[in-house]
Amino acid sequence: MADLKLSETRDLTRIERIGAHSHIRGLGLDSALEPRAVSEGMVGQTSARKAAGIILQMIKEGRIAGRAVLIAGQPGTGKTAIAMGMAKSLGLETPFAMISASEIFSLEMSKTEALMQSFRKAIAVRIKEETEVIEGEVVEIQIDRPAVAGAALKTGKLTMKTTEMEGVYDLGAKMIESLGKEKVQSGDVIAIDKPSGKVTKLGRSFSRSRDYDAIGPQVRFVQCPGGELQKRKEIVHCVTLHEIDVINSRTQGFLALFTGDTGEIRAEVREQIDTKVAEWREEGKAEIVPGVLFIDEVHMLDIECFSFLNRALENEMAPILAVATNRGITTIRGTNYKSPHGIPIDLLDRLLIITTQPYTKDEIHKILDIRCQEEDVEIAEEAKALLTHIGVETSLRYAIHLITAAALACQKRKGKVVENEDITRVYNLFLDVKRSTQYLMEYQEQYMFSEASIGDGDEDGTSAKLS
Ligand SMILES: Nc1ncnc2c1ncn2[C@@H]1O[C@H](COP(=O)(O)OP(=O)(O)OP(=O)(O)O)[C@@H](O)[C@H]1O
Repeated sequence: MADLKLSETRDLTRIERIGAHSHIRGLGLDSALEPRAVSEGMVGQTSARKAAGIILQMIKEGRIAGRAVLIAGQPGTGKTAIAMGMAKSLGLETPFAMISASEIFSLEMSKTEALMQSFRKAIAVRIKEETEVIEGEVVEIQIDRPAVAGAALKTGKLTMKTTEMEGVYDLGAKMIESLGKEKVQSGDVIAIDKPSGKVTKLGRSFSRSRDYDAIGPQVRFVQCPGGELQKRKEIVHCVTLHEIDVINSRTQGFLALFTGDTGEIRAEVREQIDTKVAEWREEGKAEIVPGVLFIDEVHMLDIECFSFLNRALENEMAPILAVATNRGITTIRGTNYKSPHGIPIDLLDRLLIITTQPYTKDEIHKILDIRCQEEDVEIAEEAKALLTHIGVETSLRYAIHLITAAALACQKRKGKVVENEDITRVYNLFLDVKRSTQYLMEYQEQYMFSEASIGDGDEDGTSAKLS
């Protein structure tokens, strides 16, 4: 374990559950952290967004590692949306791990191991490394054609220059392939990482900006570098502690990062990694970037998990913990005790609590409007008003679900714009919670294990009228 293996692999589970919140692009705050009424896909919920913004600022300043936030509110009031907004505002360098509390219960690993892995997904290590690079403007790439096609490996020469010098390098088959892949041509400014041979195109040299009539909008012009062609450069890698754990756990290997099949990671592996990271920090080679671990439906955790969280938050390298729940006063799992949100009081006491409020009709209308745009559904004003009314009477989530279904109904009748008739059609096809409960109350004796006393009911439950 003298040299820990590192990889730049990004965690794939990050994009999980993004569908429902794909319209959220941030918290919609201005530079003074004041929430704009509608911005970055976010509507209303201003005080909760403002509070989340302050937490975010603290995270960015690295001030509240090891603290925890609870987002509490009724179902569908945007708790997960706010967490997504926080994630989007943090940027790629700060890790954001998101799980639903029920995900930690599996036969493959213990609950606390699953929680530990989630914690370590939310802490990144920024490692600085010095490496040799060749950086300059490409003057010429000359590839020798072998006499007989395919007879020998290709070779060639690469001429590069800086503002002060010019150099010629021999090219092997691998380098020729890398240059081809990056579509490098003369006039490009490139950097070649010497140990790995990785080629990076930095842009086109300003001196060539008039060479072409048509240059695509993506072309970036850069100055021809000065100084030596070959120089030492500092490169920064950002990896999560979990990624380092998995790569260094002998039984797993880094492919497990893609399959998610990491199994349990031995405590000794983690200890060695922590010691090594501490050494790197002391030598100034690495720094810790505490991110955010978001646990949705936190009431699903049990008393052992809560006690683990209490302890884990005290660790020096702990991330910010954000949890969300829609439960009121309820039993703490694994005990017979009741507590607010099903969270033990001692943990609750450590949490900064943000509450979300139910939406007004206008806010629901605006959210539905944004969702229609996001799902690329054209909808008539009248139909949108009907959908808003349904949202107010049932729930925001149910109304959001009807958008795609209504668009399909519209397509089926070869329409272009969703009208009232499409909304009514899908409203009658799919029940919301209220109507479904009503239906159950009426026909419960025909279901298995019904807890209601069996009375005289209609034999054929399917004959119910849903409209
Ligand atoms: N303020 C908002 N602005 C824009 N979209 C929102 C807002 N609030 C909620 N939404 C959207 O409404 C839907 C439901 O919200 P969300 O899932 O965040 O609710 P929740 O409070 O987490 O609910 P639950 O308690 O049931 O988990 C999502 O698609 C979400 O993106």
